[in-house]
Amino acid sequence: MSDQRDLSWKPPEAPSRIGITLETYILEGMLGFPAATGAFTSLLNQFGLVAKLVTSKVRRAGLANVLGYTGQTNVQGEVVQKLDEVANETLLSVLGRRGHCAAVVSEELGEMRLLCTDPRAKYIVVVDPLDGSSNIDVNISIGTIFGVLRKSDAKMGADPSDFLRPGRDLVAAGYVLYGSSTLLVITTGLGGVHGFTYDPTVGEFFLSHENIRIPERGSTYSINEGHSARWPESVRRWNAWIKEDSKHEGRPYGARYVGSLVADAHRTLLKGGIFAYPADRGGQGKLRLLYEANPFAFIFEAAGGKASTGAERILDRVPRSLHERVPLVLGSPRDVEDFEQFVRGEG
Ligand SMILES: O=P(O)(O)OC[C@H]1O[C@](O)(COP(=O)(O)O)[C@@H](O)[C@@H]1O
Ligand SMILES: [Mg+2]
Ligand SMILES: [Mg+2]
Repeated sequence: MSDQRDLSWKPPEAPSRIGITLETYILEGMLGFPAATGAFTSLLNQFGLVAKLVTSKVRRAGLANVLGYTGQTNVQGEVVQKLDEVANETLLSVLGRRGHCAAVVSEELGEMRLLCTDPRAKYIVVVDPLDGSSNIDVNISIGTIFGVLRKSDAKMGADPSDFLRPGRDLVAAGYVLYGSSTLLVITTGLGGVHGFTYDPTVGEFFLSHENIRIPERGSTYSINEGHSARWPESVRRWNAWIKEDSKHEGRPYGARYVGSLVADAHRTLLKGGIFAYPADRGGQGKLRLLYEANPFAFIFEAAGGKASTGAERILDRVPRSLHERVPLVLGSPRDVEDFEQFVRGEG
């Protein structure tokens, strides 16, 4: 008797969870974190609330008197936009309410801000409340970037040394993109990277991008070429190489640059390719290690990508100060490796 088994049989695919709300996804542990207490799930859900509150301002920016400058200058020497301040205040008030977050380091605050001295507040947060500030007044995509660390020990409150730890110690990271729609992308590093789209008619974030994986290689590069005269020779040689006409090697790559890290990184995460903000010769770079580079490095690695200074893994870098700047290269593993090869002088 011939073997009639149906060899084409495949086990049913895990049902798609597209359409599940962010809250449910987090509460039911689908983000993949072992033995979560209510504190962690509640803290992650607070970022959803912050995103809803900030997006309501962003969507009406021209009407809600949140365009333009406050006249203040922040610790980075940058003029503070009204929306930077609104987003920062919104974050501090939401995170300060539930007692799960002991302290915050924010781009808009010179020092660490203590939120809760209760030793049961186990987590601390790093945040760029409003990213892409130069694009606010011209209605181009902007964002919010966040990362969560566990306090090193169950003490009262927190101190700056709790924040000066390598990015690999993060327990969650994410960003909100205020673009044509509002999207919140989040990961704990364990259960994949997932995107949730905000439906303002319902007031909920719904799963729209499940288990984001970055392609091995892309076809676009993203860098502010206006700075090329200040770049190290190796970066200039990489930039020339990526634009060479070599069809069989998939070059030249297309150039894409929004000037908002969240927008440029998001596109690179979904489509592949490379984003780079290198240091000027002898410089440190522009982007901040704690609340810009580390959260994105954590997200990109969880999605199969790479994040480097050009020479070392971002997540292994031990910060020396709260607002330390770092060269940042994010992208598809093959594309970041090409960049690193040039930095090593092998390109
Ligand atoms: O104008 P440049 O030099 O290209 O810098 C753009 C970069 O600066 C930033 O706007 C800095 O972030 P903030 O807006 O949060 O200060 C990034 O979003 C962006 O990638
Ligand atoms: Mg920023
Ligand atoms: Mg900012």
